[in-house]
Amino acid sequence: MVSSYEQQRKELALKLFQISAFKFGSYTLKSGEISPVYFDLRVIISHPDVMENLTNLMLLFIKEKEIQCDQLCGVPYTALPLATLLSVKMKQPMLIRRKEAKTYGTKKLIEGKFQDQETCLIIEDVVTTGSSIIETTNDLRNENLEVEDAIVVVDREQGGKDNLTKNGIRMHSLFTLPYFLEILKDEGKIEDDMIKTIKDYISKSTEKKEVKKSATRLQMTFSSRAEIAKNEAAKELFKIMEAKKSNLCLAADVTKSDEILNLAESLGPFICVLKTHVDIVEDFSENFVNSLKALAKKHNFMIMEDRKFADIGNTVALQFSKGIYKISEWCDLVTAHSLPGDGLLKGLKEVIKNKEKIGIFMLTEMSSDGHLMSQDYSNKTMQMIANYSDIVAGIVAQSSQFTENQPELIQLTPGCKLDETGDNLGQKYNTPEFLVKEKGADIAVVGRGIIESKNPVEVAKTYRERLWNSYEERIKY
Ligand SMILES: O=c1ccn([C@@H]2O[C@H](COP(=O)(O)O)[C@@H](O)[C@H]2O)c(=O)[nH]1
Repeated sequence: MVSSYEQQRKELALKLFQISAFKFGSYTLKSGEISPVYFDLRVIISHPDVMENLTNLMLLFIKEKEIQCDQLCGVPYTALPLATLLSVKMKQPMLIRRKEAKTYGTKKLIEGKFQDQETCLIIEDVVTTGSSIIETTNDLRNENLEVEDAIVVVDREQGGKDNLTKNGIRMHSLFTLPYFLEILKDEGKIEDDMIKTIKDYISKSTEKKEVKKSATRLQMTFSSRAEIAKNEAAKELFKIMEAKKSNLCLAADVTKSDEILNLAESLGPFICVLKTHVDIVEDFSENFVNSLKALAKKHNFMIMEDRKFADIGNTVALQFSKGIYKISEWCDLVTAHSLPGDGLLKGLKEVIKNKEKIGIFMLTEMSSDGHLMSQDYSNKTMQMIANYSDIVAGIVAQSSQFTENQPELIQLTPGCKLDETGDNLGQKYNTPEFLVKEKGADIAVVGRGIIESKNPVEVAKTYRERLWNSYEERIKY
């Protein structure tokens, strides 16, 4: 079986070369990089014999590696016919991922019948960085499908496998670029000079990717971070962000409960978190929190109470669960200072242990001018958090340094405005692009920039778009 597989693989490699599925010369890739080798597997649809041989080889491979799945999904477009043939031969259903959601009818991104937690095997033609597989995986995972394996026809061996591993996907390849070079060399179909040019090119581009590897959190997708989040509320928040394509938190700093509810109703579709300061609400009532919870459910956002607890453990436990506000009964997320020491976290944990999902955001730095949170204070806050990873969802910070190697934590960054002016009470603002790309914000908090604008809905849409685009640019490698 192994020798038949090897023989078929070699014959197919030569056939792919013969039909110009890969060529040598000078080509500009999707990333803008100039490459001496170019793969164009789209040509296979004109060669049914190659399609059949390729599918058979994939089948042998799947059997050999004992890869199990409930569904198949080809990355659009070249891998679609391969996934279709495999689906027929394996008698296994397949899914199709649309590149854009439909704007009418069901607005679905994934076509086909499936159930929660079913496993989906991804099929792709060529992998360079793995970004197309990651995009497809994100959309599948957003639909509660499990993605663990991807089979690709060609791995160019330029970092794609590592990127996929970081995103929890095992990549298996039928061919690699070095394999093609070897076979063509044996058959005398490629010059030594060309082999050297290609090898030099691969090692240079791999070196570049090694340098970029350091800032892991900033390059990871929210859905891959959902997989590794240790706090349940953080896990859910990452999923909401990815599903709604929003990393905008609205600071609903208004003093009447109706005003907050109106903001929640009109801006709810565009935000991932609505942040309250419940002690500024003049007409607080149980009805108000029930209505707010209902709107959070309707529009799929989380409620954060920006309480900034800062007292001994016993007191914060009481402040969190008792009094008029009974915060722990309605918030999903809450903020706290580390100033009093970890007794505060123990106190909050006592309350949280009886709840379903609550995440704490610890303040490491503030956005206001002249705050006293020194580098040492912030570092010690991070050390404190390390022992409470089950209840801490993230940090409130102004720089990416603290969570660079902790992608399971969410960085929430206040001080965001379309123009960069401050207020006259010490608040400092940055643009959405600067906050996400330079300061490492996962979520940006916007208050007055939206609620004091003439058209809060349109302005919120602008913030959401600019923040999300910045995140998408940030994760590109
Ligand atoms: O460092 C911090 C921590 C929290 N905040 C809160 O964010 C909003 C910002 O409102 P804007 O109107 O956008 O200035 C507000 O609720 C603060 O309490 C912060 O600004 N800085």
